[in-house]
Amino acid sequence: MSTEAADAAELAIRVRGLRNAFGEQVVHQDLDLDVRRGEIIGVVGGSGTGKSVLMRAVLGLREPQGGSIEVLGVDALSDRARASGVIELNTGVLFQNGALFSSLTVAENVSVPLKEHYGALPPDMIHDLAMLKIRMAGLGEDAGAKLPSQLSGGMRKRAALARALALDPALLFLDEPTAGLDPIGAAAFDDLIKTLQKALGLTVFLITHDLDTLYTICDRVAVIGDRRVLINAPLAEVERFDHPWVQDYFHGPRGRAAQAARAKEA
Ligand SMILES: Nc1ncnc2c1ncn2[C@@H]1O[C@H](COP(=O)(O)OP(=O)(O)OP(=O)(O)O)[C@@H](O)[C@H]1O
Repeated sequence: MSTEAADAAELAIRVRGLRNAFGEQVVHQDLDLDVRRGEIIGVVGGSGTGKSVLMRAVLGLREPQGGSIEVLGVDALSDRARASGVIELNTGVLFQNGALFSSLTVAENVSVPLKEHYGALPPDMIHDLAMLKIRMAGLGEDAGAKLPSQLSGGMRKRAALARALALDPALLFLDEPTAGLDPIGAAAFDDLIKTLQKALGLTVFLITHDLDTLYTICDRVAVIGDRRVLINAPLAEVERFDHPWVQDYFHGPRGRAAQAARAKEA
């Protein structure tokens, strides 16, 4: 297994010995994970293996039953980290369902975290910042005044991404960002993530079932299974990993199709 420990300073996220359980059901046991600064890590695993639970624990949205989590060098489980909101200030999250406020316009949605953390700024400056993020997410100016219900699924994802980028985070968490998009929309969204990662130096924690996303934009892939991280390595190494789920996933019909598409592009 190649989760060779990078220097602690190079790590954006460092998880050790994580345990998450719901009553009798143990979701994670002795789970270790390193995410390097500036990389896009794809987090994959069968349904119910605990990808979202892991993301929520790293974000401080749920209390694990054991282990340690460091985010950007800060002990994420400490009272100090919680009280200072340092992790919240440095992370942006795109949840699986987008989770926009339906009664607010896109610009108002993107302004919510700005108002919460930089409430002293004049309203027109907050609006300008929100519009900048909306453009960065690849939406036109006119999207700002629209309600989420007036947007297509792909545009809603972009609006949610604009909100995730509102505070200029160093770390971006994406939970199945291309789910529900058609292949062309999904590829365009992948391109956008890659472009933003390069331009802004973001570290991206990306939960996905989308093999095309893994092949096109991820630097490393972490596979969750048997309650832990089975392997965390570049894709070529993960593909060769001797585990039934990994072999089925990467060498089944969909995996072969994604590999063939990649080979054609290269
Ligand atoms: N709040 C909760 N209460 C009880 N059980 C939970 C809760 N949240 C998650 N679980 C359980 O934890 C397990 C992991 O859930 P999680 O949503 O993290 O899976 P996942 O890997 O993200 O799955 P998928 O790929 O289907 O989205 C599941 O069995 C789920 O039922």
